[in-house]
Amino acid sequence: MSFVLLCGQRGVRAFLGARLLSALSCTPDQSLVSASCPALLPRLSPGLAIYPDFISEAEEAALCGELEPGLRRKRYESGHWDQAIHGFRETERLQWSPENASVLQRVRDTAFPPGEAQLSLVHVLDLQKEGYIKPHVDSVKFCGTTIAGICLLSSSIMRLVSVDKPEERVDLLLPRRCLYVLGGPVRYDFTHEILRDEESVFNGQRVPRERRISVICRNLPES
Ligand SMILES: O=C(O)CCC(=O)C(=O)O
Ligand SMILES: [Fe+2]
Ligand SMILES: [Mn+2]
Repeated sequence: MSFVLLCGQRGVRAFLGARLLSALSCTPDQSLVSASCPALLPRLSPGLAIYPDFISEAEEAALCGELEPGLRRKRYESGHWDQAIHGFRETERLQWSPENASVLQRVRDTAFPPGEAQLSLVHVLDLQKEGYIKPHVDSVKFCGTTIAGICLLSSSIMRLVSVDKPEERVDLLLPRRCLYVLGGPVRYDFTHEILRDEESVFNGQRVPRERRISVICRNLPES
């Protein structure tokens, strides 16, 4: 069962606000969300959003250009059996070129209300082609209500599964250069994962997974 992009949902409209809605390229046939049951979508839409083409090709290249030298010095970690992420290297970054800083400011302005306390360090996760992220809920100790990530170099599928009812499942198609925002019920009540290349199929359509870099902003936990 698939759905038109979340901009059809009133909750998301409220979340996005008028200015951001106009930035959304939503066309009726563009479907980025596929849910195991139709009733899930209205429940999840407050706080969940995908913005296709949030960054331009030039902005993607500039971000990769700034990140690549530091990443190249690290090795991909294959991961312990119990670790959430396989085939990855990661870093956190505070200082950015003015061009990249303005892209990150756009992410923050889009994902968080004005004045929200945010982690100043941006999390950068580089998944190799064979890499993937197993289901997990981000630690409530280190991350607040909202996770906002831009996706560089590859499209991918993010799967959300209800912690209490595993039959409740939503796949998000995250196109290369999109911004996704996980807030509201999906932040705490659903695990999120990034599927490996072999499993990367959305509504019957293969979505080849290449190397993927995500650049993630988070807000701070309360207190
Ligand atoms: O790569 C992503 O988009 C998500 C990463 C993630 O889930 C995490 O670092 O906790
Ligand atoms: Fe996560
Ligand atoms: Mn993490």
